[in-house]
Amino acid sequence: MMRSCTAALRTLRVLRCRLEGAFPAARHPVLARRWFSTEKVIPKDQALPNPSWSKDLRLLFDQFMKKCEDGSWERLPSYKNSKLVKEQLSQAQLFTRGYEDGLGFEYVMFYNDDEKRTVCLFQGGPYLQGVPGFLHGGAIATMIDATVGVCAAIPGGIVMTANLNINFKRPIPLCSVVVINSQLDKIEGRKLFLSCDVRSGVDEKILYSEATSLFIKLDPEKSLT
Ligand SMILES: CCCCCCCCCCCCCCCC(=O)SCCNC(=O)CCNC(=O)[C@H](O)C(C)(C)COP(=O)(O)OP(=O)(O)OC[C@H]1O[C@@H](n2cnc3c(N)ncnc32)[C@H](O)[C@@H]1OP(=O)(O)O
Repeated sequence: MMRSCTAALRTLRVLRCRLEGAFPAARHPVLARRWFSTEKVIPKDQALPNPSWSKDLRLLFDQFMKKCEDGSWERLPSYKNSKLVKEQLSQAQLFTRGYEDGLGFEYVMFYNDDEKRTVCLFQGGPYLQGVPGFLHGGAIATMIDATVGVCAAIPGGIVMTANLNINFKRPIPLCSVVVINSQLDKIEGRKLFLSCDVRSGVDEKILYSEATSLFIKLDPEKSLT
């Protein structure tokens, strides 16, 4: 009896280690509950105003919503991105959407199909600080990549960033609002070339950053690993 209990405990311990190795989230009590729960997750559209949005972000949002009325622009809901996420990773999400309201990346994107342009209205919160008082360059790069990524993915399908060049011209104050304006410049086979600039919100007077990027449409014949 004693021996079979010890063996059962050992088996349980081995199984737990294997589970934690395969799914690191299993080590985290909250994540483990979510990953292994059978509850259906209802996606929330995070590309809509919430109380953390500043007056400027709301103003720009309203202006773009007006532009959507004639159908030239379209607001992109945040949960549509989950189209690209495989079923077994249904708890995975774009990391920019993992923060509580106002602390990290607050943004909404709009797409213009005729002009092949994506505009992102972005307010970077206090958890994205680099040099005190200013946004971290990695956070800016992330939002540039996400904006040009959407601009490439809508016409191109499943694409990945192969190259991203950014010139940081002025530091972006934390919690301010910027407009990231990106466009598809050309397509050559599987290669999509895009450019983008980041300007101060509302007046667009300050040019904060400029970027160019190359996205590659994935070849279904090739493995990613
Ligand atoms: C309705 C709304 C729906 C919206 C829904 C949208 C949701 C969507 C949201 C996405 C928003 C987040 C956007 C994040 C995007 C990432 O964060 S992606 C992550 C970072 N990137 C990576 O990890 C990529 C790593 N690299 C790779 O896996 C591979 O190098 C690549 C990029 C897949 C290319 O590999 P490959 O398919 O084998 O291509 P390969 O044959 O080597 O090259 C093809 C051509 O490209 C050229 N090339 C390749 N790499 C380079 C390079 N770095 N420089 C110059 N040329 C290059 C080659 O020379 C070749 O040229 P040609 O000879 O044809 O003229």
